[in-house]
Amino acid sequence: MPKILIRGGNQLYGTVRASGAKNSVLPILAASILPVKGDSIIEDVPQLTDVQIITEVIENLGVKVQEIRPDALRLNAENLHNPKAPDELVRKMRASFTVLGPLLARFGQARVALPGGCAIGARPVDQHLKGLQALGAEIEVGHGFVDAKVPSGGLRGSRIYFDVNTVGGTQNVMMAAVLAKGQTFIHNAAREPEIIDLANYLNAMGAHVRGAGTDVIRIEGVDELHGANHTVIPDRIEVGTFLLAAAITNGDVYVEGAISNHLTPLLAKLREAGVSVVDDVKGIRVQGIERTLKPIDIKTLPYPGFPTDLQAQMMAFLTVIQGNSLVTETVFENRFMHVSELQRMGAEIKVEGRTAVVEGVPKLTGAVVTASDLRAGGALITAALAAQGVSEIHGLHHVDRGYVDIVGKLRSLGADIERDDEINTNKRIFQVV
Ligand SMILES: CC(=O)N[C@H]1[C@@H](OP(=O)(O)OP(=O)(O)OC[C@H]2O[C@@H](n3ccc(=O)[nH]c3=O)[C@H](O)[C@@H]2O)O[C@H](CO)[C@@H](O)[C@@H]1O
Ligand SMILES: C=C(OP(=O)(O)O)C(=O)O
Repeated sequence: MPKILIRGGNQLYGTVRASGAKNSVLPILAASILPVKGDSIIEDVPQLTDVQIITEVIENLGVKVQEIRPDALRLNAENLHNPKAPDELVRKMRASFTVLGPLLARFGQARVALPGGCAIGARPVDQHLKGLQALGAEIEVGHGFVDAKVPSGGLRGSRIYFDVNTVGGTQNVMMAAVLAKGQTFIHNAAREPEIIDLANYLNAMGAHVRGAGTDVIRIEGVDELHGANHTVIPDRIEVGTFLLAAAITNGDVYVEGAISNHLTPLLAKLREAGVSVVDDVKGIRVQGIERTLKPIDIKTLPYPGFPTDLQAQMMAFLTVIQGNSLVTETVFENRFMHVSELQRMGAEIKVEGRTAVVEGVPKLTGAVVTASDLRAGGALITAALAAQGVSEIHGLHHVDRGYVDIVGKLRSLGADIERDDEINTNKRIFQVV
């Protein structure tokens, strides 16, 4: 089995560039189904297995995808022909469920497999379906599939109130509402930067989406969309992982391209712990200093709260700060799978319900550990960079979903890290046409 080997203890130094955001590019590639004419060019596409999967999904539906550079794709949906998303691919990756909204808008019908849960929680899609039904879609759920169709007359703008703050649900409804007749108001909408990025791409294609980034999104439907050029925002979770890796090794790392406004809660919490963080218009720097760090409490929340996708990596950092820190997870019901692996490395953590009590230890020790999900992988790598001795990290298929060449990037910062499989992490995942 492939694994990453890390000999901990090196302080990280230097500059690393942020990749495009996984959680932005996935819905953006789903949205590329929408335009009836013209090419879209999407820049800063991260080379990730999740991106490969969504690319295969949209190609299967009839979108023509060409790689024009390793991180840029040209997309054309003029010959879209298939309203049924391939279920083996949808099952592989939850985010492919966001093709449901655009497929409905473009075809008037869609069949998409239910994405199911994953290691971090049950992750239902009831709010996605409620939102699409409010726009007039008739939806049947059965045998593991969602079958949806639009009655004659098409989708109609509506007022939608989400009972749960949902990123994917907000995206699915936005992508359907842009082609609905009349106005749609999405109340209690998700406010993540990735929602704004999607709105910007939709608007560049001719849509009228206003209020993205606030909790009420207003959409005026248009008759059709055209292709457009768009550059994906930097990945705030990758950035956060590098900042935490710098902090845990007491290193000095500048993450180029990082947008500090997207990471306000992380930067505030790092500063509260005593870490020196400097941000400017081009990036964010964590600067190692001789200072005893303080324990802190964090609670995950929808944006602009502390991101659940950085909870595990933050916990790894807290394991070596003397005193007790509390980590409360409120977004997903089962996102503490990394705890037992961090314990293997010598961390002292007790889980009580949705809160983990982390009692800092002077040193972690290298161990053989397995990532149960993507950010658990980020946490184990973060911990291993500071641990005494060698750690062996398994479960790399999770890591490859969301971190572009993490081994190469950390090595460039001075980490003693290698990957022992045949995979060339820089390999091109798209066909050059
Ligand atoms: C590809 C992508 O962008 N993934 C992100 C997205 O996932 P995703 O869009 O799946 O997450 P949601 O925001 O929808 O989920 C938030 C919470 O709402 C619940 N829920 C969601 C939808 C629904 O119909 N019913 C319901 O109860 C979920 O189970 C979860 O407890 O946002 C999460 C929360 O920031 C992040 O961790 C993921 O990295
Ligand atoms: C949970 C995550 O992603 P997904 O929603 O794609 O599973 C993540 O990026 O941490």
